[in-house]
Formats: sequence, structure tokens, C-alpha cells
Amino acid sequence: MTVIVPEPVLEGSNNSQDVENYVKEQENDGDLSLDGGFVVPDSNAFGHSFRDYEKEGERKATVEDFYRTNHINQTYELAKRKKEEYGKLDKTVMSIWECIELLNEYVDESDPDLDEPQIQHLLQSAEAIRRDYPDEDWLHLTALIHDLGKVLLHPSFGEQPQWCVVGDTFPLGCAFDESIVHHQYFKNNPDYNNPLFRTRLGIYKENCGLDNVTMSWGHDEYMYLVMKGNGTSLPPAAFFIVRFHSFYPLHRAGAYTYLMNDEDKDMLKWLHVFNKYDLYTKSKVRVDVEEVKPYYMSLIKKYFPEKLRW
Ligand SMILES: O[C@H]1[C@H](O)[C@@H](O)[C@H](O)[C@@H](O)[C@H]1O
Ligand SMILES: [Fe+2]
Ligand SMILES: [Fe+2]
Repeated sequence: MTVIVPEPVLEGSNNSQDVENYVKEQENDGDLSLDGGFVVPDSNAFGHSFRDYEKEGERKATVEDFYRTNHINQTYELAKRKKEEYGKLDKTVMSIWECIELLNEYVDESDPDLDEPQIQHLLQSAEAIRRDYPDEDWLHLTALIHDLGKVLLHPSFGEQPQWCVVGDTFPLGCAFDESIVHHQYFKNNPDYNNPLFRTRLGIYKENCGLDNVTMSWGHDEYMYLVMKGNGTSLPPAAFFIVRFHSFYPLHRAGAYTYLMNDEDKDMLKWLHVFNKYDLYTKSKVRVDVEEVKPYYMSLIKKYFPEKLRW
């Protein structure tokens, strides 16, 4: 089967040398075992290309308004504070499946490609990855849980606003790359004019490793903290996927590669695999929850404790 993988978008990155190296590495990385045979559809449920943030349509205004608020409010200080607060995992105790069911009531305002409840997105991506990688059960479960951090929208988490939970993520403490969606709205972010944060590296060192980078706060980092704090037996690649799946400026546009260390570079291939299923399985075709539930319950049992602290 032919796999059509989208070309990385290269315009607007801060350092063209890094981007060139990045592309070379991708081209040399011809590991066929990572090719699951997934065929990328031409258009989304609204008949547009995926991730077209400029296209006029029913979701454009909502999504743009989301990014305006997100870009103004996501500061280095805020991200540090939220990580500290939510890292305590003292808000509630529940199972993975209970959390999945809570997501039934939320639609993601940052998403131009989907207006279905989030539980459908989780099952759509998990079922597709299960078809193409039948033996990698950890990957099926990773897809199922990757967006569970969106539970921050729920009243038991203080009903966090969408700008503080969803959307693409980006590093804080260094310059905002132009490849970030609706980059223009950063002008009103207090960090934008902070001399410490304005440069390519900002407060970071070359190749310091993504683990040392403060990302904008949202569902990725939160779910990573939940996994870490509750002792799952999922492999390191699952942690990396969950933590950085919204970091499109890196995995799609090739920006900020100079913050990665060797371990990150190695892990990046899993993000590329996962991203196809995360993005291109968004559709109006619903998965029957009750039908697939027993399979996923068995995976949850294998990799997670029965109750988790959130
Ligand atoms: O709109 C989407 C959505 O919020 C996803 O869950 C997130 O991972 C993406 O990066 C974002 O663009
Ligand atoms: Fe996500
Ligand atoms: Fe997702």
C-alpha cells in the first residue's frame, strides 16, 4: 500500500540550517517497519484540507478566536505555575475509562477538522492504529489515552478554559517560531517583549533536551504528568507521544530541532507514526463504544492501575 505522508512545512523556521538537517535525517530514516500502510485522506469532514486555519468555513472563527486567546495568555510563568499545581495530582481519583467517559461532553474549539465529542476522536485514532499495527498493543492504548488531559475542561478540575487545555503547543522561554498557527497573536503576549525570551535559544542551551523545555500548558503535559505519577508500564515512546503530540511546530514544521537531544531525535519517529492517526482519522463516522470497550478495558488493565490520581 502507498503511504502519503505530508511534507514538512518549512517556511518561517528560525534557523534554516537546522531545518535542512532535519529534512535530511527524515529522508535517511527509511525504516519500513514504521510504515503502517495508512492512506492519508485528501480532505476532512468539512471537505477542506486538514489543518487549514485560513480556509473560510463553519469552524474558522471559533478556532481563530481560540488561538488569539491562547497566544496572549500562554506565558512562561503561567506554564510553570500550572505544571506545579496540576502535577500534585490531588484533584480527583478515577479510572482511565471513567475519564474517557467524561470526555463525551466536550468538543475541542481549537480543532478545524473535528466537531465530534472527544471520546469519538480517541476511539477513531485507536481503532485505526490497531488495524495497521495489530501487534503493538501499547500503541493502541497510547492512542486511546493521548488526549485524556482534556479532562481539565471538567468542573472537577476548575473548569479550565479551552485556551489553557487544547490546541498546538510550543516552547516558552524562547522566541515564538513563525510556523506556529496564528503566530500574529503573540504580539500581545507579555513574553513577546521580554529580552530574555526573545532570542532563538532564550533561556535554553543548544540540544538541552525537550525534557528541560517548558512547553505551553495544556492536555499533553498534564496527561504526561498523570502517566508518570501513577506508575503505568507503558514504554518511553508512549510518554513521548502523549507529551509532545501537539508540538506541530516541531514534528510537522521542523522548528526548534536545536532543543532536541539524541534521545528526542530517536523518539521523534514515533511521533511521526502516531500523528497520521491522530490527525487524519478525524471523521463523522462514529465508533460503537460498547463494541470496542472490552478490548480497551483489557489493555487498560494490563498497563495501568485500577484507579489513578488526577
Ligand atoms: O486542535 C488540536 C487538538 O486540540 C489536539 O488535541 C491537539 O493535540 C492538536 O495539536 C490541536 O491542534
Ligand atoms: Fe491532543
Ligand atoms: Fe488527538
